Amino acid sequence: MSAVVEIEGLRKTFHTLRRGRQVAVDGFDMVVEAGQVHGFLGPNGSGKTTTLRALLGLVRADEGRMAVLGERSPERLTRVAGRVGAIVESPQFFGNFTAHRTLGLLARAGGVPVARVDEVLAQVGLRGREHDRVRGYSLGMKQRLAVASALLKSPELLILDEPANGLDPAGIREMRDLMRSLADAGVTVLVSSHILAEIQLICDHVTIIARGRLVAAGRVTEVLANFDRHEVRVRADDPARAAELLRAAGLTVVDHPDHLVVGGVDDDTTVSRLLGEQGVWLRELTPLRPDLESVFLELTGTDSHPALPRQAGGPTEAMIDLDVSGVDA
Ligand SMILES: Nc1ncnc2c1ncn2[C@@H]1O[C@H](COP(=O)(O)OP(=O)(O)OP(=O)(O)O)[C@@H](O)[C@H]1O
Repeated sequence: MSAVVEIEGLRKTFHTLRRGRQVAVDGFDMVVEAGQVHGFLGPNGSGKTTTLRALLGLVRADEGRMAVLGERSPERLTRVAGRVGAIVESPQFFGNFTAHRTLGLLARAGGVPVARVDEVLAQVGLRGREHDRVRGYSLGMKQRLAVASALLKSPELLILDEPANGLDPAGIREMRDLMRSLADAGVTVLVSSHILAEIQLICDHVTIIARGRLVAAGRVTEVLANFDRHEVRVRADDPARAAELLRAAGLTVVDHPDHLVVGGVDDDTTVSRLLGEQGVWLRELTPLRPDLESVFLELTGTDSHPALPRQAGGPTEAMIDLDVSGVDA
């Protein structure tokens, strides 16, 4: 494995007339290895876009060391720019142009063989609609067109900022499948989001940022495992007696109106055996595993509750911005 993105001690402060000095990124570190589908997660305003913009040389960092595909950024970014596709600003397309024409123009401008247009249209699932005008496209189709434009140069690294933003569930599913198929084709994907349920489904690794700082990083399974309190939900025919027996056995028990949450359970059969031996019968025994969303809420301080499993709600997040315009200080 080799790192395709390295960020160390990144710091970026903005100065605005209205709000004065604003620390957007505060000594942040991140490493993305080749072949990963890496989720970059954080609440709104936590510094994700600023980090990605700094990485791509679109905003000047105050401090820190960054490298993309082994080349120092932003100083030597031009050496690897042809191997990186990025969508970090909302792409604007001419509504009167078709996707085919749009991509053809971009291919010619970028010195990419025009034959590549049909390939990327197929990759993002726009074949069959490529001769329709972009103005008639759904948001999801426009976002897939944005991804197609980023894929023209066959990048090794694809960076997508909030690619699911504004998409409906079907659009999110399409975007997820697209990212997966890109990863299967060997593209390293770095995708930022503040919606966790989807990221949990597509990313193998994750970096979590809150208030400009790194709060967790690693394999999704490892980050989740760190928050696993080995809890089970228990319903029994005699809840009071069950709670008493489980506490006496050294387990933690939290009473809820219609169930108990029992912590420190390394083996689920311990609970059924303990209760059964004393004539208390189980109605339910459900392992509670933290999901990424609950971990995220706990880590980023956007939830006062510890990381308990939650029912993943309908995905609401979405996709993409391309581009490389406007460097600000
Ligand atoms: N150009 C700018 N001028 C002033 N402040 C800025 C600028 N860009 C970002 N900020 C501030 O920096 C902080 C981090 O913003 P950033 O857009 O990086 O967060 P984010 O995690 O991408 O959020 P979101 O999910 O809402 O896009 C915010 O407080 C934001 O208001």
